[in-house]
Amino acid sequence: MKAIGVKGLTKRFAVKRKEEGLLGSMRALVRPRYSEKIAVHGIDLEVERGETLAFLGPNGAGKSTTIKMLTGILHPTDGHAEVLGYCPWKERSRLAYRIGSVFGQKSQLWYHLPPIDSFELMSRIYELKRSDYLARRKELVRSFELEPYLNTPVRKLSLGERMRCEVAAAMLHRPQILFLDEPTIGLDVVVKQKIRELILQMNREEGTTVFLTSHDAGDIEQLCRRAVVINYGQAIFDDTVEAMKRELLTDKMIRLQLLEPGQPFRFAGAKVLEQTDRVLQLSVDTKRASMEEVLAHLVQHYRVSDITIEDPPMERIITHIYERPQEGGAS
Ligand SMILES: Nc1ncnc2c1ncn2[C@@H]1O[C@H](COP(=O)(O)OP(=O)(O)OP(=O)(O)O)[C@@H](O)[C@H]1O
Repeated sequence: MKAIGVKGLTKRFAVKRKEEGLLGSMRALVRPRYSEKIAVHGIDLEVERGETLAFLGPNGAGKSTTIKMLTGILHPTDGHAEVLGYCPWKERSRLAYRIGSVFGQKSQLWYHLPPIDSFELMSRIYELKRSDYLARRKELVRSFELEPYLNTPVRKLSLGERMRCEVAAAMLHRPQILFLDEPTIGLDVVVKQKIRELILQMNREEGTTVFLTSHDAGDIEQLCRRAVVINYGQAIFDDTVEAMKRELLTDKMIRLQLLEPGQPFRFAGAKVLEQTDRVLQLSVDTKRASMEEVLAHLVQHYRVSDITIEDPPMERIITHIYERPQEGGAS
């Protein structure tokens, strides 16, 4: 069943043109001139219920603008979207009962209130049955380990503590879709990991659809099965995260721990990244050299105590997608 359907979704902003000099500034005050900025350029997208989607793109690609349209915060200039059967910008309040959102850069909790008061207010806003709310709150407080912070005003919490409360708050009303815009930005690895686990658990146990934007490779790899990459407001890649890695990740890294110094390494299709008496690190272009042959060559010519094979980091793959020549698509 479809969770999100988007057709030709477009957002153009009118941006005031800055005119030079004092006279220009005064003229702009009286008669401002505008130019057009295309933030989202006719996106088509379908997301099934229960999917975990990474919505990726470089800075300014139009990710947040798309999320804002899908959650009803912004009206599009053109195009159509349906989220759980609702038109987000026309039926925003009805949709709000069924979706949750987390904006890593912006708190949704009341800044001067402790999280427990925000939860309480939200339970009223979402008209939750008292017993359901209390049971859900108990479950989230336990999973996110929120007990020590529940009664501290949000302004006094650390970023990691606050973000755990933010995600818990977004889950309070058991939303069918979670929109996550950079949910782990600025967090340490332990908190990141915790948040990812809980989001995944919710996807697994409650079938929650996850729509994520993130620049964090770990978020993408651990949370999402599908990746859509947009650039200049248009989708330029749509496949599984696995396929994205397989297709674009044609080089592998091999790191050898050596028992004794070896000869200088040479093999067509493999590049030395580091070679010392005890370490040999290589990057293998698997389109030019088979891993089997490279490994056979290594064990034949070197005395190896340990070997690790790794994929390059996700950032490299995404950068690679942005840098691929595109057909059209410019703002
Ligand atoms: N209110 C606005 N008025 C004018 N231009 C805007 C407005 N909001 C966004 N834009 C522009 O639209 C483009 C897309 O912005 P958006 O915030 O959607 O990008 P993003 O992909 O989320 O980027 P980032 O990864 O940096 O968060 C940018 O060029 C931005 O400057």
